[in-house]
Amino acid sequence: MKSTAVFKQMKGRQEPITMITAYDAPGGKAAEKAGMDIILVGDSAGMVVHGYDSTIPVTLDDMVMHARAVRRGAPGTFIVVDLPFLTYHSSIESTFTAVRRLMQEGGAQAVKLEGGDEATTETIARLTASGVPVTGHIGLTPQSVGVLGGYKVQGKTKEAAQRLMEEAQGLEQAGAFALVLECVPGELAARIAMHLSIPVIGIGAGAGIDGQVLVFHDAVGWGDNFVPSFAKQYTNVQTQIDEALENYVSDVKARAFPEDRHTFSMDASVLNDLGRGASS
Ligand SMILES: Nc1nc(=O)c2c([nH]1)NC[C@@H]1CN(c3ccc(C(=O)N[C@@H](CCC(=O)O)C(=O)O)cc3)CN21
Ligand SMILES: CC(C)C(=O)C(=O)O
Ligand SMILES: [Mg+2]
Repeated sequence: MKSTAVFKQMKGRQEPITMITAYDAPGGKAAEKAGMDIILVGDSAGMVVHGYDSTIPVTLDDMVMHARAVRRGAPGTFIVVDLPFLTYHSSIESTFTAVRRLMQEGGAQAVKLEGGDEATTETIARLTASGVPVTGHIGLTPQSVGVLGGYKVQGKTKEAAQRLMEEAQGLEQAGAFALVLECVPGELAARIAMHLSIPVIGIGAGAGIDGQVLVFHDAVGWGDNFVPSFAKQYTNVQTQIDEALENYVSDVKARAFPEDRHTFSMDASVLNDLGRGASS
């Protein structure tokens, strides 16, 4: 399994870091098989798996369950798990409890927290000082969708861009081992990555950074959800699923399934005995 030190070395030798989300054992297994550097058990689970229209309803119990499943499927891959909405804001004690559960019960190597404000940066400093590897996440932070007013590109004005650069630096100083940058102009993301010694992993942040992350369901075209313009669909499994289920329905209606090869049988003698027994 790779380590936080390896990710920093990869940045040093300009080897791109690959990350994808996963929410269950088969997803984790597929990611590990493909040689993914890092798996993110993202709270995007709320949207692509649970059918919510934001990540706000996702609970700590949900994330623990997803993490455990992914860990079983990907025993040898570095796993980062999202701390869900409002589980790292009310007190440092409750933050530690949430992190402990994700690492001890979920099997996470690291956690990810959204935000680069002073309070979140201080929380990250406390966690890293206690031995918790932390990934930061700034730019579009979906848990703040209500305040941001929608899922929009961030850092387009001079003030917003400067704030993101300062937040990124603050997170590095707080001890974060990596930073996710979501939905920011490519030029700004590249500049942030250049000024940091920790790897910057982007989603909708262009190619000029240290790594990329995609949501599993976007990458494989699973589900009828909206797919952000920055995502690349490498295949479309939904059309295959739709076709398969339509064929199943029509097979059963036409009595074309199950066939003999899908059906168990028993010895004729047993059947004969059974017949006599039942009739006598
Ligand atoms: N399926 C999925 N993919 C994701 O990448 C993703 C999630 N869900 N859920 C959690 C967050 C939310 N994300 C989102 C969701 C929507 C947009 C979006 O509507 N983007 C517009 C650009 C808006 C603008 O122009 O300002 C787009 O066209 O991509 C972006 C990121 C990224 N994350
Ligand atoms: C989009 C990524 C970075 C994420 O936080 C998630 O999948 O929840
Ligand atoms: Mg997330």
